[in-house]
Amino acid sequence: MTEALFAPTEPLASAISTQRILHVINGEHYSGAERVQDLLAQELPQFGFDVTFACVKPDRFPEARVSQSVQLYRTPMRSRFDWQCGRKLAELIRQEDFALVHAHTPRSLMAGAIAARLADVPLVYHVHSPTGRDSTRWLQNLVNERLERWLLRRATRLITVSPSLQELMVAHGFSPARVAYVANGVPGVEFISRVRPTGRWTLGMAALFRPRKGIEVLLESLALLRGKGHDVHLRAIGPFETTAYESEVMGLVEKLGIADQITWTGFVSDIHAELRKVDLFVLPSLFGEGLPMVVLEAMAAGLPVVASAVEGIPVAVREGVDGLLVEPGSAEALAAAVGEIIREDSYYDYGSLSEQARSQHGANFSARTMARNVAEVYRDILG
Ligand SMILES: CC(=O)N[C@H]1[C@@H](OP(=O)(O)OP(=O)(O)OC[C@H]2O[C@@H](n3ccc(=O)[nH]c3=O)[C@H](O)[C@@H]2O)O[C@H](CO)[C@@H](O)[C@@H]1O
Ligand SMILES: O=P([O-])([O-])O[C@@H]1[C@@H](O)[C@H](O)[C@@H](O)[C@H](O)[C@@H]1O
Repeated sequence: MTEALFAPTEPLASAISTQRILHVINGEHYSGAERVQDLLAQELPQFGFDVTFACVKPDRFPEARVSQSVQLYRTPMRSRFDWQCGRKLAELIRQEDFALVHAHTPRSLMAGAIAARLADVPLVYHVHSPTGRDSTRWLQNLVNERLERWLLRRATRLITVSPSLQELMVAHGFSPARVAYVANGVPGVEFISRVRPTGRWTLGMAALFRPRKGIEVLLESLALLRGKGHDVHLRAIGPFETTAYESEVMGLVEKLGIADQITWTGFVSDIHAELRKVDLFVLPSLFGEGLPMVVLEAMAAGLPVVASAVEGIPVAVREGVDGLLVEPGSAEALAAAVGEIIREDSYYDYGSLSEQARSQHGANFSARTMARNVAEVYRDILG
């Protein structure tokens, strides 16, 4: 990017009567961690905290975010070891009187931890996924995990998005008192009455498509379902992480002969408009999840969910109540679970699965509750 370091994209808020928090974020995508950041920026002010963003990999997030009125600094790092960025952020913290730094993902932690140390303010770190198995790039995982552990020695508090990640961080040696679990949350959506389809079923998967999301497994299960006589179509919602991976996936689609069964939407800015076209949400993740925002968004929209039982997913999706859980990596198991719900003589009542999904979201996974719990962590630190 050619923007000058620390050039604000929006004017400063006119009156600041609350405590100011600097969120140091990556920003190359608009995916799960970014959705959390975007929602916190919108919801935290009602709990007494104003958010400003420092974006160390500015790309899609600055334009795609909903929180456009929130101040955002483009502060690109030249590499993940660019400690100069942290030094400049420390200057910003002193000038603008930020009370606390909240970093997300290892690269932004590098800048955020240095900045917090130099400016002598507390550091909070949001753990969105298990860094050691966050991607299929083993070297990046290893470097990021080591970097994260080293930088976190001085973090005041860690926030994990699932109980499994809380256990992981405690197993890594962080004292339980320093590790808070705050479930992810998403806003509620206008009620749509969901009716069990009589003919074709539209399955939906939404993601930043990358290998660990396991779309290959879903493609194979689509072929299996068609082989069993089911009329199923897939809406694949979202962008691919790389064009090389996209070609690989398209090769598999060709090989399976299922191109006519799939609509690829690319990146959409209105996820709910897409979810309205879907009857059953599917997430075949292989590993490395936290608590996927897409699962919560689907539940808020009253969609039953079939997903792999990895990391935080079983905390949201209750087997047989609002969806079904499957072992990761098995096309046969995924096809069988989808078949259980869509077959004409299904044991499951579609309307009840839909209602339960919506009430599970409302009771436990709202964006407001997520923000309130993050605000509690700040208050605990700042008094
Ligand atoms: C590598 C990494 O850090 N992964 C974590 C990341 O989620 P990850 O990036 O894996 O994806 P999620 O499923 O949580 O969220 C994707 C988000 O992108 C949005 N979307 C998707 C497609 C599209 O076209 N348009 C669009 O807006 C969805 O609406 C959703 O809000 O943060 C999540 C929330 O803490 C964690 O559970 C994941 O483990
Ligand atoms: O550049 P970087 O911060 O090491 O790497 C990033 C990961 O930390 C992050 O979890 C993931 O969402 C990004 O796609 C990217 O891979």
